[in-house]
Amino acid sequence: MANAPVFQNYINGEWRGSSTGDTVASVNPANRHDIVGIVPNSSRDDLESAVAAADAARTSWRKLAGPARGQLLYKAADILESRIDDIAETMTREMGKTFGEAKGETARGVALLRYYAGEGMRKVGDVIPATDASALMFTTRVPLGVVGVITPWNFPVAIPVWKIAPALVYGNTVVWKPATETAVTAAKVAACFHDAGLPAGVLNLVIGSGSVIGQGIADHPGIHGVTFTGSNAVGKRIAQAALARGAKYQLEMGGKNPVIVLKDADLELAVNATISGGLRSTGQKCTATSRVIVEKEIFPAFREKLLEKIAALKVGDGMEASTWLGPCASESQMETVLGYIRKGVEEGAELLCGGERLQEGKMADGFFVAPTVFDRVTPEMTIFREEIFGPVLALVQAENLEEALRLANDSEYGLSASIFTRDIGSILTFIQDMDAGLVRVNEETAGVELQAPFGGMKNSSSHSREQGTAAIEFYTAIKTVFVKG
Ligand SMILES: NC(=O)C1=CN([C@@H]2O[C@H](COP(=O)(O)OP(=O)(O)OC[C@H]3O[C@@H](n4cnc5c(N)ncnc54)[C@H](OP(=O)(O)O)[C@@H]3O)[C@@H](O)[C@H]2O)C=CC1
Ligand SMILES: O=C(O)CCC(=O)C(=O)O
Repeated sequence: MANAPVFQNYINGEWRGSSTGDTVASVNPANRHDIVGIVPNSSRDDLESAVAAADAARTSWRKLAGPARGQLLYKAADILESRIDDIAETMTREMGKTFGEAKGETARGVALLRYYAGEGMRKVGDVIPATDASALMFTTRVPLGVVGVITPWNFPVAIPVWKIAPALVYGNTVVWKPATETAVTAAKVAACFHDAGLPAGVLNLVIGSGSVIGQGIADHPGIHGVTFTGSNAVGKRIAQAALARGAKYQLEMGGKNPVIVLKDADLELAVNATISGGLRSTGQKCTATSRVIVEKEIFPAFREKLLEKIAALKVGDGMEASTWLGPCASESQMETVLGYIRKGVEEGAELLCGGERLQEGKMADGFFVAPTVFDRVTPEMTIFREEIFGPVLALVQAENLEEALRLANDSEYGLSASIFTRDIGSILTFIQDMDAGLVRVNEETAGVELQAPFGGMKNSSSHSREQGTAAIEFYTAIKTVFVKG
């Protein structure tokens, strides 16, 4: 602890500790003795300073031309790219995903910054014919003002960047509260913006607990829009707080994503995609495959291949090149996952593999759970219904496509879903009848393209979309202009 590096909040263009001096340690989930950094446990006073700085900066930032704001994002992208190894390593040490995945995610952050930098030069309105022939009517867009960004630990670079970059390029200033779990990664991302020359106050980072800083953002009258990714329980509280004071909000929350495998599927492809979609990042993606619904004729062969391939996966520290599956992001996340596994057994599902904490050798100091597969899962079971956010797959047999779709749609969530089949009729039925914001054919459920809208149906989101051309809808308001000469 004594030698651990110290990271600070970034407020009004300066690095500052919490006003109370309070700190917490960010711990490596692959080795609890490895302290990645000491970060502030900020107070409401720190949040007040950040909101005041964002408010003071917002007029001059809004008045800067879009292309000039874009140029600063291009610079931040170049800096992030030049630090990719350090930031990816920090991410792996803070939340456990493998170094390869962390590097891929950081590269996605670079691409996101460049995409939104380009937005600074794109059109923001339309000319609409007025009933008065001598008048000019058009729409333009204005920023919301100060945007509060509350982000989770599972994508500590990509999710913050896909919120912060559009917020900034469309002229908002930002107060960002990252997950405490990945606060060191967040500080390193904020440093890229600072070093790019972003004016003071335009981006502010406040590290602290969800109940103090997160809730403080949701409640703050000086914050005009709140964007959040995380659990449903917290998302709902944020929505209620924002609605109560008339602020705009956007929520991206859980998933219970199904993959449907039909009898004519390419078995190898379907099994590989189920493993990749369900177990990469240790199952800690809102788009992770969680329910595996397989047509009965192909079920035994699918299950055998799945188990054979899962048995070969190497679990370990994400910094080791041979590791395929890292630890859960924290001890509490591991306990949650183990709790769901116990529930699965108690409620009568058949445990085919995994199901336990791994503690051999160096793994004893980390939060590792063996990749787990349950068979004979039924829709009443908790593991069929609730988001687990861990390396757990629930297998269900279906008579045919109709039953598979009924099972797949039997969920409060509707984020992503896939089907594996070669039959065009089945593909079209799936596209039409699957209630999910992201439907994929012969591809895993996870994997979001930054240039396309992303979001869920039902309880998976606030019915809004992020990324691609959808981002402008949240981060701006339309102003209709009527000019009579
Ligand atoms: N959709 C997704 O991508 C994600 C889904 N989840 C789901 O949520 C479960 C729990 O994970 P957890 O990390 O606790 O998720 P949370 O929803 O608690 O955390 C997400 C973010 O919200 C903050 N937060 C926590 N409480 C509040 C609050 N009252 N007001 C405002 N912000 C708050 C957190 O801060 P702090 O870091 O201080 O806790 C973090 O920055 C997971 O098992 C998974 O099912 C989790 C992460 C991402
Ligand atoms: O699948 C992805 O690439 C993104 C998933 C995501 O947004 C999340 O897990 O929160």
